[in-house]
Amino acid sequence: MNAGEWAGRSLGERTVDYAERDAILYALAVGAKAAQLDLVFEERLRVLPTFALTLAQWAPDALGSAGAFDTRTAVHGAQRLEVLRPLPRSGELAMKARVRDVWDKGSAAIFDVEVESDCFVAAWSIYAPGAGGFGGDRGPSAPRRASEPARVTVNVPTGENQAALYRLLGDRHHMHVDPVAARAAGQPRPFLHGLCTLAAVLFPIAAGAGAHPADLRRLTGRFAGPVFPGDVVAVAIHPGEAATGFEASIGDRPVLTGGEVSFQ
Ligand SMILES: C/C=C/C(=O)SCCNC(=O)CCNC(=O)[C@H](O)C(C)(C)COP(=O)(O)OP(=O)(O)OC[C@H]1O[C@@H](n2cnc3c(N)ncnc32)[C@H](O)[C@@H]1OP(=O)(O)O
Repeated sequence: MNAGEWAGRSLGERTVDYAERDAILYALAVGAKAAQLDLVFEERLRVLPTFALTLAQWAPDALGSAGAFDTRTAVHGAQRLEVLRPLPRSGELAMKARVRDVWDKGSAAIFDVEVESDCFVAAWSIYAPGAGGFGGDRGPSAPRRASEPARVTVNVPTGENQAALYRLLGDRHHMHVDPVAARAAGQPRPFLHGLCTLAAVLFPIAAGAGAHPADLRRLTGRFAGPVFPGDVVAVAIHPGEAATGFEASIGDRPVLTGGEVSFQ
């Protein structure tokens, strides 16, 4: 079966439950501070909307397990999230997923996996080297560059243990913890989950927009290069009318491009 034949396939439905403790651990794993009581203290808890993406990780994982791509070398290429309503502090979340599109980049295929629930709609772009060349459409190219100039650049430090901690929330791909698996994916050492980096950079962006990070409404971004635990990520923020644009780099190496976020 070639990669293009996965387009349109259902990945089924799943109900995932979680406790307040999981939402708090998630907030800490992506960089919430102990002083942010409404993210880390059950008496005041607001759940970060990006936590939903860890609950929905089963969907791209199901596609990999079904044999659509080589899970040792495929990486998370890009992410979209639209928040429809706040996540409850704990409970169950029913989701359904499908392969929305498969793009043929020649040397790679990109699988767009869409997950829907009452609380959010999200899409993962999985970049799968070696799975292209099936004669399909090339699909979208590079993301739009921010139209407004960067007003501020903020450094976001990542922690040496951040990937080891974040993986416990749901994404257990070995490349984030095992040096042998990281090398098989083409990297010199374990690298951070793209969704962890994306959630971490939202804190200064929300602060700059005068918003609470739990008030996230829409988010999109492309993972342009690996982030290694301990790296300091420089986030360039471009405030705009309807949305805030952003990109991030480590030195002169881009790691997040085409970022766009809006809050309620
Ligand atoms: C299971 C894993 C979970 C994770 O969380 S992994 C951690 C997070 N992800 C990462 O760290 C990945 C970081 N990104 C990269 O290392 C690179 O970035 C890629 C390996 C994904 C791609 O790099 P290259 O092979 O050099 O791509 P190109 O030759 O510049 O572009 C080939 C075509 O692919 C499109 N493309 C490139 N990068 C991405 C991306 N990240 N997401 C979606 N599409 C991408 C381009 O536009 C272009 O296509 P067009 O020629 O038609 O324009």
